[in-house]
Amino acid sequence: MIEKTLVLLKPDAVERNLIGHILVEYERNGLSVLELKLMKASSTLAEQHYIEHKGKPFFDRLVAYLTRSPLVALVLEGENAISRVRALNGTTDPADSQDNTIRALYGKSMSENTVHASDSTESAEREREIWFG
Ligand SMILES: Nc1ncnc2c1ncn2[C@@H]1O[C@H](COP(=O)(O)OP(=O)(O)OP(=O)(O)O)[C@@H](O)[C@H]1O
Repeated sequence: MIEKTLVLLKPDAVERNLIGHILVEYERNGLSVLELKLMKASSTLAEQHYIEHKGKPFFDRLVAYLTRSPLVALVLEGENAISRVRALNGTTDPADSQDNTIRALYGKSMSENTVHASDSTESAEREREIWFG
């Protein structure tokens, strides 16, 4: 099934000049960029994005991280894009992530793990609305 998924190259990716290095991983796996923008996220936007984590001990740190400098928001499209992009990204904690996943290659820590991708069709729709309206 052809799907669309919402991806963020988080601030640590942009700060370390990793935009191209990460995009090439998606593109060479047959995923196409449908929309893309560099922007600084507001706290409102970051809180909306991570609303499921509101109230957790790491929530404020998460919002501060996502808003501290520009990030890249994009929509990727391809066959089974949602699960394939999650697999390319790797596990939440880069230390546990399989070799050659984006988080294993570039992730700094559990709190600064460089990329985000939607985890379901519902999340993809919700997140596309948040970032691209
Ligand atoms: N126990 C934790 N301690 C610190 N940060 C955490 C913890 N759990 C999650 N996070 C942070 O919150 C983000 C969202 O957590 P989630 O469980 O949705 O993981 P994910 O789906 O792999 O990540 P993302 O939503 O960013 O793609 C993670 O990317 C991580 O940076």
